[in-house]
Amino acid sequence: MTEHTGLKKQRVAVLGSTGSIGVSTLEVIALHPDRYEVFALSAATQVDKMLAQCLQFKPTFAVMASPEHGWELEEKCKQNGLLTRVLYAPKAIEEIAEHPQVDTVMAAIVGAAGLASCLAAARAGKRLLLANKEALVVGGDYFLQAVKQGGAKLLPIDSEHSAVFQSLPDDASTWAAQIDKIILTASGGPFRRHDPAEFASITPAQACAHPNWVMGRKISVDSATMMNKALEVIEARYLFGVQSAQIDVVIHPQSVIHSMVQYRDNSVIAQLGTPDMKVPIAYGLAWPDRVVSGATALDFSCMADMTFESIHSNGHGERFPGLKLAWSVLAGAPGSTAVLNAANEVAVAAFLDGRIRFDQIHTVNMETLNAVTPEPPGSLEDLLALDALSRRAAESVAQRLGR
Ligand SMILES: NC(=O)C1=CN([C@@H]2O[C@H](COP(=O)(O)OP(=O)(O)OC[C@H]3O[C@@H](n4cnc5c(N)ncnc54)[C@H](OP(=O)(O)O)[C@@H]3O)[C@@H](O)[C@H]2O)C=CC1
Ligand SMILES: CC(=O)[C@@H](O)[C@H](O)COP(=O)(O)O
Ligand SMILES: [Mn+2]
Repeated sequence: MTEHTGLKKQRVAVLGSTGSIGVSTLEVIALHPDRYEVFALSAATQVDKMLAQCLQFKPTFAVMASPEHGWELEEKCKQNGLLTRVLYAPKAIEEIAEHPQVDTVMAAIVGAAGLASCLAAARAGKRLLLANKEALVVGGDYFLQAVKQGGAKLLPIDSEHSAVFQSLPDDASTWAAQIDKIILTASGGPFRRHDPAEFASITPAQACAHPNWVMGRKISVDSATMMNKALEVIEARYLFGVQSAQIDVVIHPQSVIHSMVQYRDNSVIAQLGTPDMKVPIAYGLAWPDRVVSGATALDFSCMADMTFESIHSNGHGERFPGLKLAWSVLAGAPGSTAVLNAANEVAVAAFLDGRIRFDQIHTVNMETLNAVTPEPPGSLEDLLALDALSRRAAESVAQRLGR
């Protein structure tokens, strides 16, 4: 860390900087030049957006996931007189995640592609801001071990998990004795009132139109199937060390309450706010402090309703069959959460490519879980091999179903 006007400046690496979370992170950082300095950025394909970010934040390193995109960025950086060093290939993302000059890593790559860099940051003892929920769903206990061994500080960015974290006592050793349950709120997505008989004709554009949040395409489709909530139940199990039976989901269409903790005495503590990821991002960056986030404040006088629906009512069980898979994979063989994640990533990509129907996402997930028996993963290589095996199984289901 560098000393600056009495404050210790955090040097930040933003992984997935061109995505929805990456851009919001840079917006928060830009509000606090005295506290944060962008040391490194990483992206996959959006070269011009990355160039604009490099021009604004002048990072020491910029990483693109492939040589082709890296060469293009390198050339454009030179033309613009930038001193930023351009690196490429997935290994380079790990290198910046564990770089000795980095204090904080924002993990905002989408999918299991972010696992290795999360583990690198964890092992190197960074403040690890976890938006990339799939990495924890795949890595599970192995991920937590890396955090422990590296002495990293793992802070949730996912809005629900940030809300839970903000609703818990500071002393984590008291959680087990005090928590009755964690209640994750779910918006119900764009199809909360949709007739399940019409799910077959849902288009990618409809599935990506989330009622409350503007997000990347993959997580938007997950919200529409409620697989996002299934991933979040698994994420909560690992982040907060509770039993899966202690995690509940309630539908709250307004997304004002971001989640809650119910204590042994039946007192419930919740965190509220406008649906804007800059709030949890600012909290993760500044924790245990709080800083201006740039989000708009809630206006209770304009709030018409806060409503709630059971996930077991209104046909939601039939509408969102994937949600219950969270509890079944958590009860299954070690590695089952990685199988489900891989299947879902393949299924969502196939749906977005127009290769399978919306309602077939669940079929791919179920058939892949039935086809793959995981061996307990004990290393990153094991996890990547299980991920690859599950993807192959899911691809073959998707191809068979495909139009
Ligand atoms: N968006 C949100 O509000 C929320 C998101 N999250 C989680 O945060 C993560 C990011 O989501 P979101 O920002 O919406 O996603 P986006 O799709 O908007 O952004 C993904 C980012 O990851 C990069 N990327 C994609 N594939 C690879 C790869 N193989 N290797 C390296 N980088 C890659 C993209 O680069 P490029 O664009 O250059 O191709 C982009 O920078 C997800 O895990 C999501 O579940 C959690 C809570 C809320
Ligand atoms: C912003 C965020 O954290 C998303 O995960 C969001 O919660 C999606 O909303 P639903 O999955 O509840 O529709
Ligand atoms: Mn969320």
